Amino acid sequence: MSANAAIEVSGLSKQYGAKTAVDGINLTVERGEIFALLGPNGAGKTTTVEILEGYRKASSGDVSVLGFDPATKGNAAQRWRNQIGIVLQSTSDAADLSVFETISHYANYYENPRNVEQVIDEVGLREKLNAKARELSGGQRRRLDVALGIIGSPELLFLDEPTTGFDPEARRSFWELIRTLKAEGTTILLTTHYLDEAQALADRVGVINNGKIIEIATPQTLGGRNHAPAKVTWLENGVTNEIHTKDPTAEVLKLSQRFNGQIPELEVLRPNLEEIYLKMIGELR
Ligand SMILES: Nc1ncnc2c1ncn2[C@@H]1O[C@H](COP(=O)(O)OP(=O)(O)OP(=O)(O)O)[C@@H](O)[C@H]1O
Repeated sequence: MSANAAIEVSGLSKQYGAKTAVDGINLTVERGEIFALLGPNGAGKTTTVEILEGYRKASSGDVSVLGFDPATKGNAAQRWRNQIGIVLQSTSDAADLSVFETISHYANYYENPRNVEQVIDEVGLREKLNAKARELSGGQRRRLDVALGIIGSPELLFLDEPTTGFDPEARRSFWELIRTLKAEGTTILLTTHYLDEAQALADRVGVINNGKIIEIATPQTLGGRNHAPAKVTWLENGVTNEIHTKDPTAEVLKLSQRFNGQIPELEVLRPNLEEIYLKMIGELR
């Protein structure tokens, strides 16, 4: 085990009857890293994450989370649980408590909780402080889930599709919160279907399909993205021209000479993470 790893997984598999949901995964998440697990519906993300959280039992393989086997029970497991924060994919049943009461109640479970008032501001629930949890909208409920995930000052935070149901503004402020947590040294394992979210937050992404890891890379280099041809477009004689080139700088220089300066409506585009990801997944089907 690497001294700096927060999560180490080797040969992890999970069978549900005849169905192999996770098929021999190897994965290391370094301390302080934000790692995003991407993959289509049913790829095995939640199963993997819930094994790491200790909620499901692996069929085979070795798993170490903060130096601990999540399948272990007893007092040691309780201490370990104090060091991790979890935002599950499905929200738990909303109680009759207010937002403030719910977060305060959870804060009591931890040795070193974050400041309740600060967390309420960080997740943007100040206006709903006294609202009952069951009266919140879907997106507000999700924010409360995030608040409960971070209230214990976790060393390691699991976020399973955390921003589903968030409006664009709430998503941006959530990203800011995640960056703050990272700056404080929190390790984060995130699953998301939003490729822009992975691009904005993740140090590395892992693509999983049919229970297998296809590639682990930075968002900038996944699927050879950094070497993919760029698309150069410009307007000429009322028509939009388009070329694909590995050397857009040379093309732009040539065009600039031809136009003697300004190139009308020039755009240079490289494939974004979503395009690369969809291509990877598409080629596998
Ligand atoms: N408790 C279960 N019993 C039987 N099969 C299951 C169970 N949980 C998951 N599966 C199956 O295992 C596979 C992986 O499911 P999992 O929930 O891990 O996928 P996922 O990548 O998280 O998908 P999504 O993006 O839809 O959340 C799927 O084919 C699913 O139907």
